[in-house]
Amino acid sequence: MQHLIEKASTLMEALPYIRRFSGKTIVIKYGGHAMAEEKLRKSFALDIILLKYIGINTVVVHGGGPQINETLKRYGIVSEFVKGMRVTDAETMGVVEMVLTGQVNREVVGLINQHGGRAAGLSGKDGSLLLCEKLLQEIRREDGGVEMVDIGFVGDVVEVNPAILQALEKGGFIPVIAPVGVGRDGQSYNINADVVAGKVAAALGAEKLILLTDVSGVKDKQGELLSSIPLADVPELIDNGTVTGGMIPKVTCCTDALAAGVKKAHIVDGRIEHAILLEIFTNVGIGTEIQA
Ligand SMILES: Nc1ncnc2c1ncn2[C@@H]1O[C@H](COP(=O)(O)OP(=O)(O)O)[C@@H](O)[C@H]1O
Ligand SMILES: CC(=O)N[C@@H](CCC(=O)OP(=O)(O)O)C(=O)O
Repeated sequence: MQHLIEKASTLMEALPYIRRFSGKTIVIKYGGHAMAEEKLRKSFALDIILLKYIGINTVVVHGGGPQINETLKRYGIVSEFVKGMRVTDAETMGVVEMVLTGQVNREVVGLINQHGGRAAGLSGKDGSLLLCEKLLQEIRREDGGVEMVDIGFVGDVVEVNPAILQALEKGGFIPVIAPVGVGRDGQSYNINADVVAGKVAAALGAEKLILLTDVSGVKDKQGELLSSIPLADVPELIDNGTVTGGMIPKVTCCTDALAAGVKKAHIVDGRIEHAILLEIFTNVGIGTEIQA
């Protein structure tokens, strides 16, 4: 009986959120680290399917950094990152595209479909979804000057063509996007998956962007969770070294998405079962919200 009362009160709490988000778009970034455990994979798939059932236009963007690292290591290719972006030469690009589109994308689509969903996989090349130019990464030198560094075939998304996503939505499918883009000349580009999620959310006018990761959220220098960060504070958190490495593209893509009209952006602990449902349908929310 207690169990039923708890279930009913959870449902009562969720109802206003179900009404609010039904018919709206939510973009979810599924991080490479959050894919590691069987029970988390299952809870992710069930959450995504439930969102779709209640009428939310659900779009998934997946990462795969750890899986790329593993394959590069097997091939004896050394890889390094500049401000959270993988330096990507032609050989690395071949491995990145193979792992993201040929392996991880298939696994995520399979996972959702195996649990009863209707997912369809694509990359930024399909329907020219993610049109890219070469990204030049801005680096602050020790003398305080700024330098633009060429980090290879890393894409700066200059155009999002969401028609293919709208076609999938019409057919009742859940799009699952691999973060590989295409240049006007057909060149493949490696794009950080958080950046893709932010760009897609902006292009679709999403209600919410959720980035699942392997930590509880953004932490301050003492390691305490920051449950909300005003958008204006983000540059300072990067400049003073509070936010580093893979967290840099996450916070910047949230600020860019909010500036482009996305209503809410969250960085959430993907190691918690049903993290997505907790974030969307409860009053507490979890992780860090970047506030517009
Ligand atoms: N201020 C910060 N708060 C939390 N994590 C941070 C912070 N600065 C850097 N990080 C690092 O960012 C990592 C998350 O980025 P990344 O490894 O790219 O995750 P994912 O694979 O989920 O995309 C964390 O594991 C942590 O090591
Ligand atoms: C340019 C760049 O860094 N691209 C990423 C793409 C995958 C990714 O973003 O995966 P996670 O979200 O799991 O980290 C990479 O090569 O690792």
